[in-house]
Amino acid sequence: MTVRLEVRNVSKIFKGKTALYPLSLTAEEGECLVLCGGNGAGKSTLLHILAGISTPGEGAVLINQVDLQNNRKKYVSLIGYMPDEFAAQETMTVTEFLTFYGTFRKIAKDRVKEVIHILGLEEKKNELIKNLSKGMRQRLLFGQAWIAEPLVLILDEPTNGLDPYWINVFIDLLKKIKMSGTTVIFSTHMMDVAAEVADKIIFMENGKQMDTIINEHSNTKQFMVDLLNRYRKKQE
Ligand SMILES: Nc1ncnc2c1ncn2[C@@H]1O[C@H](COP(=O)(O)OP(=O)(O)OP(=O)(O)O)[C@@H](O)[C@H]1O
Repeated sequence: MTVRLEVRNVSKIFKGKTALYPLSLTAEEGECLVLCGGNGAGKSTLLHILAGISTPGEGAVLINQVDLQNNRKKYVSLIGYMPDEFAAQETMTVTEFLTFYGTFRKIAKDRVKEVIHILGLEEKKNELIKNLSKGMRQRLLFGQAWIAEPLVLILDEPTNGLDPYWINVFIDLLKKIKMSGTTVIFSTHMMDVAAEVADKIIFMENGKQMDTIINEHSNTKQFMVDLLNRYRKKQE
């Protein structure tokens, strides 16, 4: 397999305080990397850099050898990014919002309808975003990131606010998305979600990459128990 995403010694300092120490990682086609770690560990800081919305102090990010700093336009066309909350566009309807994002990426004619269907938002398709529940907003935000089927999906706490039914739908969907060759990187505090879909779990703490665990997907329950134990030890 060829390397799809490459992060080389990326770091970030805010007002003299290091939020992210030099961090390197790679992800292959169809691979899923999950970032775990406590509040303030640096997960969102790293995802913001990968999404091109924050400039690293040092280091480089590449997708299929396309360097974010040297060829931003091309790089951005290869990713889909789901932020951890809605910043604006609250006065658009569900359909308008997805059409807006899809139009940039020249998606197929029926793709908006398909995404609305898969994400269970048909009943709300003409509803304003500000009137959606938290979980519905999360599904819509995910839909906007995924609508053009990018090479790399970058998701910030995607299961936050989802009910158990939709967490399971999300897990199944991510497995299919991986099978199609998309590389996925996301942050979560849900160890069971990480255990189900991650190929590698990266533990972060105080801006540092503490540990990388390979998930063999052989015994998810046992893996989760081991994971929680390791995670607790890291927290001590
Ligand atoms: N814009 C900013 N200005 C100053 N400090 C920031 C900024 N953004 C993040 N930080 C700091 O960087 C550190 C890492 O924050 P980050 O949001 O990356 O953590 P996180 O792992 O995503 O946490 P959480 O699980 O709470 O979402 C924190 O100490 C945070 O206060």
